[in-house]
Amino acid sequence: MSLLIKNIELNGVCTDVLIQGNRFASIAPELEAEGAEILDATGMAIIPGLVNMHTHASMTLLRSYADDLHLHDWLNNHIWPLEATMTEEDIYHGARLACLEMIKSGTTCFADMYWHFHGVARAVEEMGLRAVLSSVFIDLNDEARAEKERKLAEKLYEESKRYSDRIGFSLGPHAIYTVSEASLKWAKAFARENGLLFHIHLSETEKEVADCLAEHGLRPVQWLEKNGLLDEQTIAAHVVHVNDEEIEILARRGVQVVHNPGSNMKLASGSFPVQKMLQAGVKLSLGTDGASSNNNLCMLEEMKLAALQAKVVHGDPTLLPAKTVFDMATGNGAAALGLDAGEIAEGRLADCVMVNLENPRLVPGYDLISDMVYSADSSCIDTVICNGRVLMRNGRVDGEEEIIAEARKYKNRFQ
Ligand SMILES: CSC[C@H]1O[C@@H](n2cnc3c(O)ncnc32)[C@H](O)[C@@H]1O
Ligand SMILES: [Zn+2]
Repeated sequence: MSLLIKNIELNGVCTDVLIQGNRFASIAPELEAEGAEILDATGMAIIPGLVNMHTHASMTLLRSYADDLHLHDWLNNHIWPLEATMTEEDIYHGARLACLEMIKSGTTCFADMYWHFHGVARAVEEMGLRAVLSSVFIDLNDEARAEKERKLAEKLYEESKRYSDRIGFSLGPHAIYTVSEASLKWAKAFARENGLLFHIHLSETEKEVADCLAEHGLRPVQWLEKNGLLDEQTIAAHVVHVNDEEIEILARRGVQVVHNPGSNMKLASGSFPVQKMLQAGVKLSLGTDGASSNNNLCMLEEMKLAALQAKVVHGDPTLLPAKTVFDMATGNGAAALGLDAGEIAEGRLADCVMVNLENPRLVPGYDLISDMVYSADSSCIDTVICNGRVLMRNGRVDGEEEIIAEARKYKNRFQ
């Protein structure tokens, strides 16, 4: 199956792009390909699909359900009691809505952490996105629960192999304050044995740091380092409260740090030390977190938030320029997930977005990357392709009304 995209702007030059199977086969002007489906892209530009490196997709069902709260109050008194009532079917409907929202805003791949793995996996499979999905691990220091969680993770890993290769599996120990030391070590060992990522919330609040210091005499990053839990296969979300020594550890260990500016600001978790992280050479990508702490899954908005927050916090408009934040939202995310994607180049996986250059937000068009970071919104996204398959064309996704109607029913159920 071939797809020939005609007359598209790539890095400011008009070209054709041939996709064969799930990869970019050829990029050159005036290509021909017998039997290929032709997509006329006059007036459009092509960019890599955005990669949302930390989210909880099904939390779309909890959007605007419990707002303006501190993290621990929000989780303990509002979110967790409601999540405890959610079934796999609920999570499927929430994840479908999330996939729809992500496709419409130019995301082709995401790293997720949520309950009921199969509910999310089924939605991703149907919607055509690429994702690395974590099986959640929370034991609250209870050995019986830990044993159950270990068995579940092993089982889900085996079962995850039934899905297409667009869907990857990772370990998802929630955080150091919800998972015991023994379970964290078990999860990391299991991840290493099986070549899997280990995805955790880390140093999100001052309370997390203070509790860790009180319990272990070490800060969270130091404590994870001491326990051998940090490496290039570790995805650490938030990472707001870290000192210079911890930043050096994260860089040295090659940890994949995910910046979540929207959630960090909404929950007032704190300000991500982006300047120090960049200077130290920490691997940085970008994520929205769930739609209950953001409250959307738009990576275009997240790029802008990251750039603006860095500038205002450090009083320096040169910080986190558009190109750096765009790379965080594309190539860096793909690399963190070990994917041969994140760039429009021959041989790479065909995950891309076609942007409508006629949209007023992109005119006059001095610099497309700046426009994508500072000006674009979902209305600029015309076409989304993942793994060589068109998921959205002319701003429309097949079946979108039904997905929205199903998800809307939760307004009554969760009230
Ligand atoms: C166990 S699945 C993931 C778990 O994480 C919760 N969650 C969502 N956002 C955050 C956050 O910013 N910090 C910590 N935990 C968060 C979510 O509700 C799920 O229960
Ligand atoms: Zn999170």
